[in-house]
Amino acid sequence: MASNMEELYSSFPDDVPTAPLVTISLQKLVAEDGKEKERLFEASKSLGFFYLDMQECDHGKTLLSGSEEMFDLMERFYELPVEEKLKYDFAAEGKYFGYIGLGAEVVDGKGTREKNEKYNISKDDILSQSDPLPAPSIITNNRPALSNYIHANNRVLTTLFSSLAESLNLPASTFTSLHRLSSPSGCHIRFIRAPPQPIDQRTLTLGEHTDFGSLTILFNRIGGLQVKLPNTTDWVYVRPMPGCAIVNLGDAMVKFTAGILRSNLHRVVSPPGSQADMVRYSLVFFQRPEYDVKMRRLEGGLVDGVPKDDGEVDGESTREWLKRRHQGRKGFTMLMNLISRVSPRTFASTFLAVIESLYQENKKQWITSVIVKNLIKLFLRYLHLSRYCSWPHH
Ligand SMILES: O=C(O)CCC(=O)C(=O)O
Ligand SMILES: [Fe+2]
Repeated sequence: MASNMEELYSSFPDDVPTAPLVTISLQKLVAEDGKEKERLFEASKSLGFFYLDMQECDHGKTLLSGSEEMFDLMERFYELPVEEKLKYDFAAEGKYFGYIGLGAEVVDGKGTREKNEKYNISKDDILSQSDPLPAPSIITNNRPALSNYIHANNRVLTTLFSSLAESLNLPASTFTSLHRLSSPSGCHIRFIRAPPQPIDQRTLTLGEHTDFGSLTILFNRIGGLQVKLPNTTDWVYVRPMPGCAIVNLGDAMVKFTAGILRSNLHRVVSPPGSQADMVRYSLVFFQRPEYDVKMRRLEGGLVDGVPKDDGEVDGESTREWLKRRHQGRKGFTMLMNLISRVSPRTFASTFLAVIESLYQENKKQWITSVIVKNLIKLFLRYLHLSRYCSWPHH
């Protein structure tokens, strides 16, 4: 490891509370070590976050060196002028992939802006399984490296999925068969860059959320990521560890296992201690189920032992689920944009004026039925969602 990278890791302060993530050895999982598989299962049920030690394992070493290559690429991408990067912002066309500028999304109910830039690179695009989105030459020239990185993640994910399936007494291929590289899906690489903030604004960078997908493989070099410890109100830092990825489970795994596995709340704040003066880069690979996979509990194994409850719906496809989740987030941001532009008084009086004019147009019955219908819908959705996961999601 380059010495400046070692310095980065060791600049994480010793006096901040950190999360007790266990370290799982990829090498031991590959060697079918039963005890290690059990540790992975336990970590996936209890916190839903763990370190994955990549050393001493060929697939791990390939992913590690790939992540270093991606960090270099990410830094070069972010050096592009903002006007250039904005050419690849396709949010207005309703696209999820591409560039998202500083402050484009909100982090909380007060309308505070995100303090990072993001760039989402689709797996299907890089593997030439969908129409390519326009991208800067720094990205198009590096499509082979991006493709290698996707494959490297996939190999490691296969090991994790097989081990988890076996621990659930399901056939080893249960999860891998829902995540085939060759099938269309929302899997993507994300580059994140957060510049240092002035002292009085060192708060949230990325709002609290659980991930939508199945498994997330994250590489951090400096701190900032925090997890909320289960059954507490405590947010604690995840200390980046050299040679390790940070892995977390997303909501899809909770759905598939009827709540046996856990997707935990997390967020990003300014890096701790002296790291607060540094630019923070973060590299993420989001593994999501194939678009046609139904978001519902699997049949068999330990999942069958979880009592079914009446609120459980048959399951929408992953494509619909992702659309709903992304729209929910976009709607939240739009509402916050609107509210933050006008005073609460103006907002309330405009809202009342609209209702009043509709009443005057004899739309009384219509309004009442819409309000009642939506309240029932919201309530049912709340009952259903709150069992599995928290909100908002990413
Ligand atoms: O930057 C990080 O460490 C975490 C990012 C994250 O949670 C996300 O993009 O969903
Ligand atoms: Fe996340």
